[in-house]
Amino acid sequence: MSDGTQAGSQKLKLGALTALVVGSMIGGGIFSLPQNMAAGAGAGAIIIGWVITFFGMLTLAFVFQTLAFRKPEIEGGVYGYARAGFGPYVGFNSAWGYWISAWIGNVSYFVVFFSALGAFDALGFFGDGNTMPAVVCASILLWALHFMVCRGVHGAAFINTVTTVAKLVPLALFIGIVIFAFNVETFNLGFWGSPTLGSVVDQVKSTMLVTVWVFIGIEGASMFSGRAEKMADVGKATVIGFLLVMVLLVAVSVLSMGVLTQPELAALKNPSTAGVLKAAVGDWGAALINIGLVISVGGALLAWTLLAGEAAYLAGKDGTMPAAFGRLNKNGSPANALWLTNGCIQVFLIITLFNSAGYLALLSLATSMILIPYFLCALYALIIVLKSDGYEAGDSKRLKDIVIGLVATVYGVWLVYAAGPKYLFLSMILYAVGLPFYLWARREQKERPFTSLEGILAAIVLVLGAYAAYELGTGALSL
Ligand SMILES: NC(=[NH2+])NCCC[C@H](N)C(=O)O
Repeated sequence: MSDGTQAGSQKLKLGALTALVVGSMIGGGIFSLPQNMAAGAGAGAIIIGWVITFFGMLTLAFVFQTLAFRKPEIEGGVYGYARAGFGPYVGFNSAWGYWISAWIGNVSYFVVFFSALGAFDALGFFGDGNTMPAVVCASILLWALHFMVCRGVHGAAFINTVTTVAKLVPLALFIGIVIFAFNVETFNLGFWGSPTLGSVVDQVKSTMLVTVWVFIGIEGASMFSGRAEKMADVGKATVIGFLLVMVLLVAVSVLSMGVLTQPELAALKNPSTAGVLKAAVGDWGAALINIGLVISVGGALLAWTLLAGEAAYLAGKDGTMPAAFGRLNKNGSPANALWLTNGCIQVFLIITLFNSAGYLALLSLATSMILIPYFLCALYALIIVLKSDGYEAGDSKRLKDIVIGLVATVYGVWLVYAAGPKYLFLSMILYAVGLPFYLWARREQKERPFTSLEGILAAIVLVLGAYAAYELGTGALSL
């Protein structure tokens, strides 16, 4: 973290950076993957979905690598690039969207965390993680974490390395066991799905939000590029982390389809890896996974509390967001940013209670919020290489970078399309709410709020947001 806040001031080496990437990517997503993927797709479509994701995410990882290398002076990771490329209003929205995605993701973590603990409570207090007792306990955990982080978590990078290793153990066991339980006939049954699932393209589309969700965090090393010992390590850590996580994800989702059939998987309670392992080895398998999830999500909750705080803090510090968020307390923690972040989580936890919004709805919203920031990074990488900005004349890497930027940009567009309009539309409400914060920041900077193009963009966001809010109010739209 910049300024040596929170995690002390030692510089991060390759190992720690890789742990950061892997640690922020592996949270709750992978543990629910079998159900989430099978909910709308058969094995064939799931494999196609992973192939698309492999190329798309690999190029996105390369985009972060290229940007770290070509634009080392840009701080703030994801939103810093959007701002450099597309001006302050778009930059603000990228920071805002990223930040909201980070904390809504944490709301989903709380839900799935208590859903996993629910497996051990015989009275069913925690249910699917959004019952009254679950929300009360989640709130207590939230504020405990808040005060811990506000006091300054020195050695957070170290804690992260430990939890990252700890969460790999149950996953490795899962894969090892499921390989033995794998049954080719089960796998082949309904390979191309059933009529209820629709066409193969529809099935593939249905998997796209989930595949992005499980890769969120791939930008983890970029976010902390200011603290890396060597800039080249940021890119290396991103690509190593990507490959490692990719193998785990594909193994977990594809192997599960050889243990239970698609309709059986689709009906599992999340974390669904527990149900798969239970089918393979009995009750202890489910217990193992539920414990693994609690450790994994616990670690990821800490990592994402720091990331969300860091995102708002960096944006506040450079004037993209109001300066108040850029202030550190005496322990070197961005206390204001953390209060705002965790306050928002608290409000959303209460909303999940009344809306009974489950894990899947929350992660879909969190993922939709990050699509635009990711897309803007890809587009920016494409633009700088096309303009030869940051490249020497005759740089032999240019052609490669053009292809990477192009594929990543196309992937970004495809994701927005595949994710479907619903969550994107809902996310406009949250982008519209950001407007006053933007105006506040511009005022502090004594800058004109908008160019005319930015003004038009803001108006569109406002209209769409208001309309979505209206539909949400009438019940025409729900989480
Ligand atoms: N709290 C968050 N914003 N988490 C986003 C990262 C999600 C992570 N890839 C997972 O599968 O769990």
